[in-house]
Amino acid sequence: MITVGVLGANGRMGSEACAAVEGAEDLELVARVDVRGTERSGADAEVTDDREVLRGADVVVDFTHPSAVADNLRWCVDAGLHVVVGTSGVGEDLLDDVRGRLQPGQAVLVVPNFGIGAVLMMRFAAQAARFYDSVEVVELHHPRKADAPSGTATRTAQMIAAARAEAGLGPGPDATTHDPDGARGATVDGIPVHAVRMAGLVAHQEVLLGSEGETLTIRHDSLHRSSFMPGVLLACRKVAEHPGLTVGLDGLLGLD
Ligand SMILES: NC(=O)C1=CN([C@@H]2O[C@H](COP(=O)(O)OP(=O)(O)OC[C@H]3O[C@@H](n4cnc5c(N)ncnc54)[C@H](OP(=O)(O)O)[C@@H]3O)[C@@H](O)[C@H]2O)C=CC1
Ligand SMILES: O=C(O)C1=N[C@H](C(=O)O)C[C@H](O)C1
Repeated sequence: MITVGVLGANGRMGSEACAAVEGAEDLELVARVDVRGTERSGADAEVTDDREVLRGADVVVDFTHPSAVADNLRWCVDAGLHVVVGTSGVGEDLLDDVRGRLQPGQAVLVVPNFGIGAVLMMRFAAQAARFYDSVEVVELHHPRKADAPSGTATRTAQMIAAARAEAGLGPGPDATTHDPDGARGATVDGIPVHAVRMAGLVAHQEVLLGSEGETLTIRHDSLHRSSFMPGVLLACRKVAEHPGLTVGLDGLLGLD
């Protein structure tokens, strides 16, 4: 039995993750932590705002907020816990800091997207990137999302940029010289990234690739947060077998 604690347990993802862990025969949910404790969850007296309860877990899963994840992650690592980070906004500086704090045998897994299709979409995009002149990423999410661009879009752009650099390719052609309102979007590692926030959406992404006379569109849609749960459970089960810092679910899926 692997014991699991969830940070952000009252949230959209945290509550779904708690239910998924509770439904798994080989996992035991031993701690639910949320910044407001029981205030938001009402009758659910198991939720606390005290991270100390996490010390009883083998693995802690974080689904909180980009502004909270660094402090939570450092706390968990310093407590010697294995950590699965689902929260977006984990940058290179934090990854470097975490690497330096890890004890031998301790594992931290940072997963930009737990959806199997999303993992494949990122890999397909990186594979295709060297064959096209132009590549742009469009991410589309529910309007309650706190950050833009999404962690998935950032990771995708990084993977595309690395693949293009390896192939000796630079940015795509673009004659824009006047864009006072930023309509061309953000750039991540030189790759244009556009963010849409729209009621009715959950989590979606398109990678658009183009060359003279043809385009290729790679699209993934998470239509419900249940789509992330097989990946979350896999991460809880396998994280301890991957000591050190790992980014992405690829290795756990046998894709590396
Ligand atoms: N990797 C993946 O596959 C996925 C990642 N995500 C990411 O997960 C994160 C959470 O998303 P979502 O569930 O939609 O967000 P929600 O806002 O629904 O949930 C976050 C929860 O965390 C709580 N919280 C905030 N700060 C802390 C803290 N310091 N300690 C404990 N709890 C805290 C919030 O409380 P309060 O609201 O009171 O502030 C809220 O209850 C985002 O970064 C999102 O991008 C989402 C989907 C999939
Ligand atoms: O906030 C969300 O909803 C999601 N966040 C993650 C991200 O930032 O990429 C994963 C998925 O896109 C859903």
